[in-house]
Amino acid sequence: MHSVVLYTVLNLFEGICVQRIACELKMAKLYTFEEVSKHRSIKDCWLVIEGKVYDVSPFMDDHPGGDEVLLSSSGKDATADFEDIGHSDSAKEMMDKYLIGTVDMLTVPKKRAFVPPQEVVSKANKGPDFTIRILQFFVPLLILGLTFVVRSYTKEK
Ligand code: HEM
Repeated sequence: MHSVVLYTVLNLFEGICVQRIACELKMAKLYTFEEVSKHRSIKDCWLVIEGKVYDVSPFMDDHPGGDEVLLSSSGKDATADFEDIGHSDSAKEMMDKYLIGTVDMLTVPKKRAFVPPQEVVSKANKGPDFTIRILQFFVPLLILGLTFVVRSYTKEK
């Protein structure tokens, strides 16, 4: 019974607590997300992948995907970016070389679904529809006007 309770509690706090305990035992340095985000340049670039912090500064020039992708993955949780590429096992093994610690997951901003700015949405909806409506209204008027002008001109003659 006790072990079931202990197992449940451990599962509940898995990740955050295990990470904190490891850091308390000086097994890994614990960084806040704010600290990690200070390192966002070509010469000094840190990444957060699966709760771990990597200083990839020495790897910038040699990264097969280029330095710009690494830089654009800094300052956020880069786990999805890293996984979406489908990095090989040898790439994953290589990561240990750049591991400098873990990030306090409580300080990492939650992921938000992309919501396009309201302005863009309303512009997109208005764009072509609006122009077509204007044309539908004015073109018949224009034709009618032209007909009258031509008629009155030919009558006078
Ligand atoms: C410590 C972190 C990283 C390491 C050690 C690493 C390593 C590598 C390696 C060895 C490759 C060659 C292909 C392979 O073996 O899979 C590669 C390719 C690539 N990586 Fe990374 N990478 C890291 C992080 C990232 C991140 C965060 C991104 C962001 C999107 C990224 C994007 C790419 C891209 C676009 C390629 C080229 C894929 C291709 O052309 O097929 N990498 N990386």
